[in-house]
This record gives sequence, structure tokens and C-alpha cells, in this order.
Amino acid sequence: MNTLSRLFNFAHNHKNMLRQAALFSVADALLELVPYGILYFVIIECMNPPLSLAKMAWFSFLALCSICARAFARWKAGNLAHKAGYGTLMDIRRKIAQHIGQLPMLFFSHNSSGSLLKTLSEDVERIEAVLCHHIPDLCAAIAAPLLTLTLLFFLDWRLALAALLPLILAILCQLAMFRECSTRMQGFHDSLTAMNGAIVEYVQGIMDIKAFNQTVESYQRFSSSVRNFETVIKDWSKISGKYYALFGTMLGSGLLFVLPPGLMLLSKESLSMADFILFLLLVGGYAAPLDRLLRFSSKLREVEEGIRRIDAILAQAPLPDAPEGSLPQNYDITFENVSFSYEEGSPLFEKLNLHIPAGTLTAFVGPSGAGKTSAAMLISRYQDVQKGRICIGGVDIRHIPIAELLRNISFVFQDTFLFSDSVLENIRLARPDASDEDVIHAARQARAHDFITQLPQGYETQLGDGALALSGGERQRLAIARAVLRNAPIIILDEATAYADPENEALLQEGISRLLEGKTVIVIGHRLRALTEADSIAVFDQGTLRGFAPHDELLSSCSLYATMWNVQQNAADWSLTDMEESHA
Ligand SMILES: Nc1ncnc2c1ncn2[C@@H]1O[C@H](COP(=O)(O)OP(=O)(O)OP(=O)(O)O)[C@@H](O)[C@H]1O
Repeated sequence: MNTLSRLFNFAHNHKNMLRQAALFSVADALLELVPYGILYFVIIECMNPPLSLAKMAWFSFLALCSICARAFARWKAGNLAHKAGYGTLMDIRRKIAQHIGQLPMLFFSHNSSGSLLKTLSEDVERIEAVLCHHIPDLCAAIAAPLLTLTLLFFLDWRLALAALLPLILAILCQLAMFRECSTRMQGFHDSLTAMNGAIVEYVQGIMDIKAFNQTVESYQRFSSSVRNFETVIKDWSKISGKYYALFGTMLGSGLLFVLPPGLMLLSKESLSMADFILFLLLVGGYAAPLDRLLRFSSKLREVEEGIRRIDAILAQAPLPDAPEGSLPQNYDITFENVSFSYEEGSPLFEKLNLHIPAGTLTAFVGPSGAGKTSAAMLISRYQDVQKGRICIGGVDIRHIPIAELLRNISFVFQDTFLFSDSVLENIRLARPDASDEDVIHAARQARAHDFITQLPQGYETQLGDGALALSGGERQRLAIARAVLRNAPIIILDEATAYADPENEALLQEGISRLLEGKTVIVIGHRLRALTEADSIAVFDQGTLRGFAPHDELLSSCSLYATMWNVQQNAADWSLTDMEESHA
């Protein structure tokens, strides 16, 4: 019931249409009875000759009208329900998309794109299917037996009671099934979720699975979850199958219950032949539409999980915005006593203090997991800090309108996502109002123009899923082109040359140095040799700032930095000596 009311909440903007669809469905059920009523009068007419042709013509006309009216009611019910269903689908998608657009970026690192995709596509479509098809169907399925029963009671209450019996037995049988299956419901959902998760993981990780020569059978998580789901389904069908058969049989067995008492009443002349025939015609399958109730309840169970997932997304608190907030006057970045921890973990930063002057290049270095990326991402309100504050130009970033904050920061990540669109549009993503010339100019600055013009359709070449694949270095140059086009005063580069070979690295560095002129830049990197020219280097270690100074100064003042530097130098020397020796 909760699911049903949540469903109607989603369809709130279209409730009038849904109500009308339900009314037309009831009208459809009512009109279904009209031909039987006409038949009743035809039988009476036939039993009392001579036949009046005028009356017969009139009955035929009425039957035709009822059929036409029924067709109209069905069409209207379907049409209105579809409009309401698709309207609701659009509303939910828009609402989720709008909501996730306001969530902190951290949310996306905890929720895979696969699960978000499933919610936005499958879960929402299931809701639409229930609203479009099952609700009008359900109204008709309930209205038809109720109206028929009313008519039967009106004709003869004794026989109507007999006709009610199979319905009561069917309902009891249904209740017994629910009781037996309800304990298995959680197991069903759990195994379905586990299987869906394993399928998504299998598809997403297919390259690695194949690289390690695994197959569907040998990839344990996949095969065991599929087997487990199969066992649950078999168990479920064994129980539900017998009840389902009984339920269906009961719904269709009205004749069996009505025939003996009907014949008895007829023999005692306590029932007219016309009433008896009408009873026999109506009672056979009057309750059969209730069969659809079963299908509806199973559909409702399917949408229940989806609604839970949608609600979980909508329950996430968006980042509080400050639309009327202040704008920074310059672009220095300050961490003031910042404490931050990820949801479940112990604090990553405690009272972190750092000042990055405007227009300088600062490198974040340190061992893996030291907090370099987290510190850089916090500047864009990846997630709000728990204590202290981060300021840009002296303004707490929480007091800067989010759109303005993000406009002022450009990221160049290790992995760049390319959309299913042309190269031109992929770069233009950074500034949608940029002209083609601006985009090409940015690509030239990023040293990407030459490889783009060699692509099959140059700037019009389609990228993204299933289209042309670019190398890691080429993708990174597109990322830099985006950043150049964006021309934001703060730039964060995360291992931006990670994929580049020596030749490409030189090109990338050239692109990057043009991008950086006059900007406040943070470079997250591991290769210290490439970072010696930075104005300052911040050395992180388990969330603590061990040193913050230029390279030469750090070599003498920060033991961690000196060790890292020596280790990397030795590794480079070792590999060079090693290569020279092996060539000798
Ligand atoms: N989304 C997240 N949720 C929970 N913990 C996280 C998340 N992202 C990072 N962490 C944890 O925070 C710590 C710092 O991670 P971070 O990625 O900032 O380090 P890093 O220095 O950039 O590492 P690397 O050089 O390996 O990229 C790690 O212990 C990591 O496990």
C-alpha cells in the first residue's frame, strides 16, 4: 500500500488524468455488461412470440452503440493513462537529474554510474508501465466483477451468493500463497539485487576478466549469483505455481457452483428461465479479470525496489548553495584549520592549514593515499569540510554561489570522459557559448589540433561509446583543450601527463604551460622530477602537511620529501645504468 501511495505521489502532477483514466476504465467494465442486458431482453422476447422485428432492430442498434461506446472508453482510458504515465516518467527523470546535479561530487564516487543508470532508466520505466498499463487494467479488473455481482444480486440473491463462493475460495487461496511466499520475499529481492550487481560488474570489468582468461563460469561472483537466483526462483515457482493454478481454477468455476442450485430453483419455478440463462452466461468467467490483480501485485513488488532506489537518491542532501553570496576578488586559496573525514572513515585531515598565493603553481605530492586528491577536490566543494574553512580570495567557498565557484575552477583529470558527440562539441562542453574558432584555438593551445585534423572527420569525428577510440595521451590533450577554453582562474591538474609517452609528454607540457599562464594552479603528481619548477610543493602524508616550500628548500627541511626524491632519483639512475649495461 505504501508503494501504491508513493506511486501516486510521483504522479501528483497528472492525478486528474489518472482519475479520468480510471473512470473510463470503469465505464469500459460497465459497458461490457450492456450486451448481456440486451441479450436478456432478446431471450424474453424469444420466449414470448411473436417476435417484434422493430424491437430486434432496436436491440441490435443498442448493442452496436454499446460496442462503439466501449471502444471509445477503452481508447480514452489508455490514452489518458499513457499521457499521465509518460508525464510522470519525465517528471521523475527531471527531478532525479536536477537533484543529482546539486549533490556533492562525493556522492558519485559512492554510487556507480551503473546503478544510477539503472534507476534513471529501468526503475523509472517500470513506474511508467504500472501507471500506463496496470492501473487502468486494475480498475477494470475490479469494476467488472463488482458490477456483475451487483447485477446478479439484483436478478436473484440466492444464486448470486452461490456465485460468490468460488470468489471467496480464490481469495483465501491467494492469502495462503501470500503467507507462504512473504517469508521468501526478502530472499528473492536480495538474490535479484546480487545478480544484477554481478551482471553490471561483469560487463564493466569485461576487459580485465578476459585479460585474466576468466569466463562467465569461472568468474565466481557472476556464476554463483545466477545459480542462487535460479534456486530462489525455482523454489518460488514451486510454491506459487500450485496456488496460482488453484486461484485461476476457482475464478473460472462459477458455473459449477451456480448450476445445481439454479436447476433446483428452476424446477421449483422459483426462478425464470431468462434469469437462469443470463446467470449461466455471466457467472462463467465473471471473476476471471481478478486474475489481473495477481499480475498487478507482482508488478508492484517489482517497482517497490525501484522506488526505494529513487527515494534513496532523493533523500541525499544537496550542497547548500549561496545564490546571493559573495564573489572572490582574487584567486588565492587558503585552508584554515580544515578537518575532514569521509563518511565512514577516521578523519583524513585535522586542522590542515595551507595558503596558496594567487597566480602561483603549487604541487601536491606524497605517498599514495596521503590525501592529495582529496585536498584538491575539497576546493571545489567535492564535499563540505566538517570543521574550519577553505577560502578563495578570502571568501569561504560555502558563501560563494556554487555555479560561480565551479566557473572559476577547471579540472584536468587522469581519465577524461568523452561524450557521444563530435570532437568539437566535446571540447565545447567547457564553454557552451564558445564559437567554433574559439574551440579550435583552444585545441591549438593544448597541442591537440594536429591529431584532431588527422582524425577521419577532423573536428566532426564522433567520439564516445562505440565510436572512435582515442589514446590516453590524446584524451588528456582534449581535457587540456577543455580547460584552455574554460579559461578559469584556478586550475587543478591531476596526474595530467600520466598516460603520455616522452614525445607526447613534451607536447602536453607545452599545452599545459600555455594553459597555466597567470593562473592559480595545483598539480597533483607523483613524478617529483617534473615538479621541481613549481613555486611551492605541499608534501602530504596520511592527511598531514609535512612540508610546504620550493623544491630546494624542501630537500633540506622535509625528510619525507628528501627520501621520496632520493628513491625516485635512484630508481631513474638504476634503470638508466641497467639499460646501458644490458645494451653493452
Ligand atoms: N570517496 C571516498 N570515500 C571514502 N574514502 C576515500 C574516498 N576517496 C579517498 N578516500 C580515502 O582517503 C584517503 C586519501 O585518498 P586520496 O585519493 O585523497 O589520496 P591521494 O594522495 O590522492 O592518493 P593517490 O596518490 O593514490 O591518488 C585514502 O585513504 C582513501 O582511501
